[in-house]
Amino acid sequence: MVTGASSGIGTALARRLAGQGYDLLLVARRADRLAALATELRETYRVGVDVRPVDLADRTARDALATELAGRDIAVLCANAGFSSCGHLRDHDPAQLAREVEVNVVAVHQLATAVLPGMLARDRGGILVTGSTAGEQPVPMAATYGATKAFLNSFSQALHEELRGTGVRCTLLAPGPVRTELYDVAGVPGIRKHRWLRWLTPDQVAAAGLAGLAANRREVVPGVVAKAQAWSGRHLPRWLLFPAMRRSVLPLLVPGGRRPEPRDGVLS
Ligand SMILES: NC(=O)C1=CN([C@@H]2O[C@H](COP(=O)(O)OP(=O)(O)OC[C@H]3O[C@@H](n4cnc5c(N)ncnc54)[C@H](OP(=O)(O)O)[C@@H]3O)[C@@H](O)[C@H]2O)C=CC1
Ligand SMILES: N[C@@H](C=O)C(=O)O
Repeated sequence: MVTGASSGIGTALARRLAGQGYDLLLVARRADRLAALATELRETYRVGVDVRPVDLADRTARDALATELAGRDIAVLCANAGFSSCGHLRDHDPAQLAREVEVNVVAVHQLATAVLPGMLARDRGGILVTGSTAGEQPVPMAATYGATKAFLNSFSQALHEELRGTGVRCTLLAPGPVRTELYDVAGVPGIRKHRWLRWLTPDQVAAAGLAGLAANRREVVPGVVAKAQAWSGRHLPRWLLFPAMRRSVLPLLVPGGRRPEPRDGVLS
């Protein structure tokens, strides 16, 4: 099962799992994209593919999906769907920020806890959680996103440790910059032209994540930039880290390509 399968890393995860012969259950909101991917995977890999067009921010729809999952033999859950708000917290619709928490945190938690009892009863299964290097530190201009990813990074590594000695595994996939639609949704598409961020492709990240899960690794941080982000996020004192971010990445997180205002305390 792959959430966020209609785009980016989720599509790449689905293609790789289908290539390994898994039947798939694909989840996202955009039914047309899920249907097209399902057709492609059935024809290319001869696997069974079901789609569930579900808004993971919708509690009722999510409950129904979790109930279905609890009753099925799920071999691998890729809890991958997510999105980011970028820009000042004060400029965002609080309802949309709440949806970000629902999708990035509550849905992952609910789906993981739904599949876990069955996996443990069968003593086999894998959960791959797409967190982020953004979860290794507070992220000004993406405050809600960074906090949601901090939850996932913590939760998945703790679960990995709890599952030691069982046939069930959990791996954190914590990417850095990946060339996907995430930045369009966040309103900062221009960030992708900055080549110094050494953008990985969704397939590189999916391959690393699935290899890490197969090897029962606690975490996978693919690529040199992600490793640098994770290291600095964990180890640099905030008085050193935040000024460095002000000079590098924070101006790229201003939606609409606006230049930061001169009196913007976070950016100048
Ligand atoms: N791109 C990057 O640099 C990084 C990405 N990540 C994480 O990777 C994961 C995948 O993102 P990525 O592939 O980059 O971005 P994309 O925007 O390409 O894909 C996001 C996926 O999440 C799905 N999604 C978003 N909101 C909902 C919702 N309410 N209900 C159901 N599905 C939803 C989207 O489907 P739909 O719109 O059809 O619902 C889409 O399939 C995310 O968790 C992201 O935080 C982590 C680190 C870096
Ligand atoms: N890791 C972040 C980018 O580098 C993200 O989650 O978008």
